[in-house]
Amino acid sequence: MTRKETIQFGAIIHGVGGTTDGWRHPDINPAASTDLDFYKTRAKIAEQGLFSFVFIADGLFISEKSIPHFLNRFEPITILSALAESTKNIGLVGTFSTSFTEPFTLARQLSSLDHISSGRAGWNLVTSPQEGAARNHSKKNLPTHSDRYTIAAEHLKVVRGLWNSWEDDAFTYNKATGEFFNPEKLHRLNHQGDYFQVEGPLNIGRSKQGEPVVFQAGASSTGRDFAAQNAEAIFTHSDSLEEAVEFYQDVKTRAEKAGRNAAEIRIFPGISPIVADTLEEAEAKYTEFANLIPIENAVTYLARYFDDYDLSQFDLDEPFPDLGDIGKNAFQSTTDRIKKEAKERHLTLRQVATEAATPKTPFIGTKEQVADLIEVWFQNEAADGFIIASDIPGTFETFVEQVIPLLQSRGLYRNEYPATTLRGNLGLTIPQNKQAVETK
Ligand SMILES: Cc1cc2nc3c(=O)[nH]c(=O)nc-3n(C[C@H](O)[C@H](O)[C@H](O)COP(=O)(O)O)c2cc1C
Repeated sequence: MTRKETIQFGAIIHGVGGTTDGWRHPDINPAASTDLDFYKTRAKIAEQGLFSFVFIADGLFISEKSIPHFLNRFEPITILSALAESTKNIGLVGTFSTSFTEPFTLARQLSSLDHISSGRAGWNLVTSPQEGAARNHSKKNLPTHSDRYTIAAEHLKVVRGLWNSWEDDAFTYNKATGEFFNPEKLHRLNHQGDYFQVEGPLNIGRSKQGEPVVFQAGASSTGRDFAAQNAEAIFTHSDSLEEAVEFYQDVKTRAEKAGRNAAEIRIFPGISPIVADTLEEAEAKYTEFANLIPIENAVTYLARYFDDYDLSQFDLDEPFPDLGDIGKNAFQSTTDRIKKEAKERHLTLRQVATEAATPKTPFIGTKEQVADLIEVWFQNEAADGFIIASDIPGTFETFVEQVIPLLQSRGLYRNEYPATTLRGNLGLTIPQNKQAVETK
């Protein structure tokens, strides 16, 4: 099978990275997570590689057990606004929670970013998995996993409604008559729901791409339904081709069932490719990096998914302990996956912690080997593209310098940006202004 569309890439910019001890690598700046130049440089390299977007993950709670990047990092809208100024074509996607933001404020912030960047903003919608986030937002408890998705659906409906407060030609700016806007093209939302009551209108109009692109990350059955019904792009995690194909097909089937055109949803597994002149060299880079992480820290990292449960009480070399429902209200899809893998593959706690703290990517080897695997995943509809995370120094640059030209030469990747907006570069259409349509 040959697909007619081409592969898309996004780049997660993650400061010192997603591990407990990567910051100790001699070539990593330990202050990278709050270093504007680090973010600018990464975004520029991604833009040279014609990536569709940069991606900022985020969280709303830390403790002494959090990984270094989480302890001291930028808030997404702020860093993306700065990157809007230092880049030209690349999309700017930030993670924001529907459990702990006001739809009015978030709609404004994202819309402002969309205007500042001339149509390049995206929202990675998350429901927030950490109990402590509630305590940082004047709430006693995190809503339950299913309630979080119910809240998310209403939140998103309000945000999208607010984004359509103004029709595209509403601002007439007629100096002669004194008409600044045409009142018939202004739409007040008047939303009265279970969780939000929002009158509107929003105090900013639609952007060049209509509205920011909505991404979603969350992979439980409820999360998949939510994505299928609402998301335009999905950030996911898959360990194998089979798992990725299953996710891709499942979400696209759910989308069709929900009455959507599944071809308009882009699915992006996150991968961390390691490219070198030989497979052995690439393996050595991985091993050098993995060896930075003491097993105690790997166990602490793993515990994060289980509400920071004290896993150090268990023997490292015994079979992975039965943790019951611990973590079920937090990272549900992730804890389910970890428990399933541990059981099926008879893994010990040491093995599970090591794999979680430094997952070994299948995208490792020469540029040809990595490009081949990317091609296989793409052609088998395991992915529409990939979000590249590169914690190991130099791996991002090597990927852009070596793998991108190879994919171009195979006709699998673009030679220039097809558009100036994120929506355009993802091949997504500009949504109609639903509020305008409904009142006509
Ligand atoms: C690939 C992936 C990336 C995620 N990134 C974030 C993030 O940056 N910030 C966040 O608060 N939650 C993030 N999440 C958590 C989800 O938004 C969600 O709260 C959690 O996975 C529980 O939902 P689920 O069981 O449906 O997956 C991510 C989840 C996945 C699977």
